[in-house]
Amino acid sequence: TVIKGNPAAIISSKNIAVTQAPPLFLSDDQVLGLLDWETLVPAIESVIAGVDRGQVIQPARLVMRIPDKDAVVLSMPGYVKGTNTSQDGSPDDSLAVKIVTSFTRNKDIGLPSILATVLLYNPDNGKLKVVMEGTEITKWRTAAASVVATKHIFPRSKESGLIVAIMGSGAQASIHAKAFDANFNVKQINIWNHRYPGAQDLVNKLSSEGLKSVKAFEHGQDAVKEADIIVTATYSSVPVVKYEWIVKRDVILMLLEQE
Ligand SMILES: NC(=O)C1=CN([C@@H]2O[C@H](COP(=O)(O)OP(=O)(O)OC[C@H]3O[C@@H](n4cnc5c(N)ncnc54)[C@H](OP(=O)(O)O)[C@@H]3O)[C@@H](O)[C@H]2O)C=CC1
Ligand SMILES: O=C([O-])C1=[NH+]CCC1
Repeated sequence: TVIKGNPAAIISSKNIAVTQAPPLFLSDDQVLGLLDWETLVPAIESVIAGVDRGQVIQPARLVMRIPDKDAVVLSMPGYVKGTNTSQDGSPDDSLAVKIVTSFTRNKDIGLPSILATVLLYNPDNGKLKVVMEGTEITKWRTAAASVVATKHIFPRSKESGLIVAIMGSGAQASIHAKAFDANFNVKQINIWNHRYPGAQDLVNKLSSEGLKSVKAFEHGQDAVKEADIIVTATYSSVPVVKYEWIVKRDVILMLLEQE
């Protein structure tokens, strides 16, 4: 792939010479290179506030199930009315469609269960500007939304020494551990998975990437009993946390949807 110029500038530009060119393609690695919590968390915060202010058009997503394959395809168009002015003087509106596929058996072939593509358009004329692999941005965006929710609705989120329990050891478990570690004052992260080796593998991976005090738990009850923040990130069709396991009564529970 040849990228001429800075991808971030091309994504936000409405310059006609740029937008008349064939769409830019960004791979997941290239998108990953543009992501950081310092930019993403305020961006998600601002879009959520934009929904409240009527600056976002976001219809209910279209859900297509493929039962034979335990698969789901989600189609999610969105438009955000800009609040700032971009470099070329026009408002920084955004128009995009994200398509997510969820193939729960993908683990057997070494692919993520959730894969995504983002199509980004010129918001003034509908011309396709960028085709992005969207798996990384979807992963990060989901965890950033959990960070924003925790920041705004959990009164103790500013305290130090928080304990986070994460149920699951897949893509979302991993990115939530990183997101909470980066955005809050976390003392310990407890990981539980229905297969204990999965929890141990994730702990080893996160520890090798520099996260401190990450522990694997064999029993869900032990993982959540001291937790301040509990994240469930599994494909389980039954609850993985029981109310009576939660000892502290002022905790925040982030439930990732089960597709
Ligand atoms: N990835 C993303 O960007 C997003 C994901 N989500 C949702 O988050 C959830 C997790 O997704 P993700 O982390 O990507 O998926 P992964 O496939 O990466 O991880 C799935 C996790 O669920 C566990 N699991 C699978 N089946 C069961 C079961 N029957 N009982 C208990 N645990 C089970 C897996 O354990 P093991 O591997 O050991 O079987 C693994 O820990 C899903 O509901 C998904 O729809 C929501 C938004 C975005
Ligand atoms: O909102 C989203 O991007 C997703 N929801 C479930 C899987 C991905």
